[in-house]
Amino acid sequence: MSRTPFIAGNWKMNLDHAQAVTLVQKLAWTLDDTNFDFDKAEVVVFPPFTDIRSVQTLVEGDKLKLAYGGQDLSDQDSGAYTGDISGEFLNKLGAKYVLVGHSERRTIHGESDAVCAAKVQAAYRNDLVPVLCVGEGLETREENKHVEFTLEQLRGSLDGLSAEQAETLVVAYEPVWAIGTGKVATSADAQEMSAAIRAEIEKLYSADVAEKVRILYGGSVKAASAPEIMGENDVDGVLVGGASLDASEFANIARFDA
Ligand SMILES: O=C(CO)COP(=O)(O)O
Repeated sequence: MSRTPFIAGNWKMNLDHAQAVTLVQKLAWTLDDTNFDFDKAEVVVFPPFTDIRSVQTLVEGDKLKLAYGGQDLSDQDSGAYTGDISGEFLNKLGAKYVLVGHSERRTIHGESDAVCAAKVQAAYRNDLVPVLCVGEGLETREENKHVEFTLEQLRGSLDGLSAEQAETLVVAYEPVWAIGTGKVATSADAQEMSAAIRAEIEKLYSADVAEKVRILYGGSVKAASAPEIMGENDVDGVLVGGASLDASEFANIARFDA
């Protein structure tokens, strides 16, 4: 596979800055102990904003090969936006990636596709690679409208994105019904949607762009389920919630092909 696998841990609103340091240290040791080859897969953590400076200090101080990113960003770069965090700030802290449109942002904070599209642009303006999250709820899946729904979200959230920007994009398919529920979509479900997303990107841009975009699956991924999911042709990585809070479980997910 020409696309480098992307193993991401979304900590959500868990772990303070001191706990973050402990987890990142343990993760780095665990991967080192098993001679993990960082050229074979990118390992990325998404801590809460208040942890990022501590994670940066550790990663830079110990020259760890882990990358990190923000869980969200403002669509604005600075100004009177109380409580928001600018992509500029994340970039300054050495963040490489940023999640955009996670289902918890879309539902709890009512983020629309248009808001997500503006955030994707804010990410690129600040040299951050967006990890755009899309995915349907249970009702949509039961009505068998999941592909149509997710592709519409994708198109809406990519509005205004150039082909050049799209080349580095990461998309995460996270069916809402599989998040934190223990219900994992089957690897065939993950492949079906990833292939549909890739075909849509080809339609919007080109086969060349579609070949480069990395597509992740997220929703109750564990070390036991990761290898099968990662074995699917169009799945290039996983976005892990709960299991990423346990260093050895997350390290084992990263070692999916060991
Ligand atoms: O939302 C997720 C990652 O962004 C998935 O969370 P869980 O792995 O806890 O289901």
